[in-house]
Amino acid sequence: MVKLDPFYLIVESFAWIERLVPLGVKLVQLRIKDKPTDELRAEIEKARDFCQAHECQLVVNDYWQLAIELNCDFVHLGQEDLADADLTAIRSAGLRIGLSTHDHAELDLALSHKPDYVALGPVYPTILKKMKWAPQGLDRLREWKAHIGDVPLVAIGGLNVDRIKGVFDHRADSAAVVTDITARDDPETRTKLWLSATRRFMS
Ligand SMILES: Cc1ncc(COP(=O)(O)OP(=O)(O)O)c(N)n1
Ligand SMILES: Cc1nc(C(=O)O)sc1CCOP(=O)(O)O
Ligand SMILES: [Mg+2]
Repeated sequence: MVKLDPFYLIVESFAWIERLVPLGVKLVQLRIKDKPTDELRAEIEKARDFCQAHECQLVVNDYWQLAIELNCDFVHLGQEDLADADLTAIRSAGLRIGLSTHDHAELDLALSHKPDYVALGPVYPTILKKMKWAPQGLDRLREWKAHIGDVPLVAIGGLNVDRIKGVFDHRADSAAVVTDITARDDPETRTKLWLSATRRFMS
């Protein structure tokens, strides 16, 4: 079973990776929306090389064909992405797969694909994107973990430094974050705070 770093940073460009990964980030997702394929390819390629040089695990969101083409080793897919994704091709290329879940039906479907991690969200309200699910609350994390056993559990949605302890106390293995870092005036200082606040939850 894959071991996930407790701090899971999610960013929308290579520029963010170049800026924050050298601070000590060991798990980062490149989540780019609405860019032409050649730009996506260039961003993923730069992220792959930079993360490799910094011993940081890169997860490519959505673009599984590009992740295969560019020899990346981890993709994240949502339930809508799953409908179009060729999981056999992804696995045959040696990539690991993280899957989103928001309710029991999605969890059952996700587990049927034997994911390398399961994400549950939104744990708290998020301002990043419009979601059709109400915030799940912390107890849901415990419930998910009891169901998924050894599969690592990622908590996502509305997390901030003050909420870190709660998600790990409720059995998350990793805490994913976007705006508590990228929307701050000083993302570097916030990243360092996240790094120090999550270290003690490293398993
Ligand atoms: C770690 C993690 N969890 C959930 C998501 C959301 O994925 P998805 O539902 O496919 O939505 P988009 O991020 O693609 O808008 C994620 N990206 N990462
Ligand atoms: C991209 C995403 N997926 C979610 C899910 O629940 O599947 S919540 C979310 C947004 C996470 O951003 P922030 O840390 O700014 O709330
Ligand atoms: Mg997606």
